[in-house]
Amino acid sequence: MSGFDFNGLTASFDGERVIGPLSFRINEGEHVGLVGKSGAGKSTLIRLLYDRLDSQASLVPQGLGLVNALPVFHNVFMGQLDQHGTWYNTVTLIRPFRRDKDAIRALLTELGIPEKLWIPAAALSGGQRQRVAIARALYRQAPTLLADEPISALDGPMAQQVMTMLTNQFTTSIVALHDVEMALAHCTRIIGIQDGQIALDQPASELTAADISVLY
Ligand SMILES: Nc1ncnc2c1ncn2[C@@H]1O[C@H](COP(=O)(O)OP(=O)(O)OP(=O)(O)O)[C@@H](O)[C@H]1O
Repeated sequence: MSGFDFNGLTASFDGERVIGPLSFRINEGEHVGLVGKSGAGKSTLIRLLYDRLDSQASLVPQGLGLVNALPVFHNVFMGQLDQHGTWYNTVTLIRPFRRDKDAIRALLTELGIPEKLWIPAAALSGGQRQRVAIARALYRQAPTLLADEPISALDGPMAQQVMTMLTNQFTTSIVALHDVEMALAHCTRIIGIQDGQIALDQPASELTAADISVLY
């Protein structure tokens, strides 16, 4: 089975090691929940993995990376920017094509914000902004997802729905989650990070929330 082998992952800030060295394998088809307390190194690890996977992955960064001045449509369209030529992207900036409008409107409908299609990202709430970043990742249609706390600003039912959408669409995913119950419900494998090292790595089906609480 194909997948990804990560070897010798390290990260340091100001000469201080905050990650690794870490080596592990992610198999195709796995949905990995990355858990651990604040400052453990989850965001840094997600960034390292994204660098290694290059354009093979869709990314939902913690900061979301939206362009405030642009409407929601264009922020979502950015997920496919590198899949089109300059001419197509320039025309889309001024007069988007129907097929893209229809596809992005359908995604926003699933995410409960279809009426925001032409609203600038600056005018959205935190939860709406998070859903736009999720739509951008889904629109990219990469086989692999890397996401850093993608549901932190969503209410219970929407958070559940988004996790279901993400695990249904992406063949493989690695998602940093502070909600341990959500990780157990939607992921197949849990990797626990403590002080930049892997302190736990087990199938979700073999774990309870209490098993994970030792990391906190
Ligand atoms: N740009 C930076 N400069 C200096 N130190 C940093 C920087 N980014 C992260 N760190 C440090 O690296 C360590 C890991 O941070 P990271 O953001 O990866 O943790 P995290 O597990 O994602 O935390 P959280 O759950 O709060 O987002 C922390 O000690 C943090 O202070």
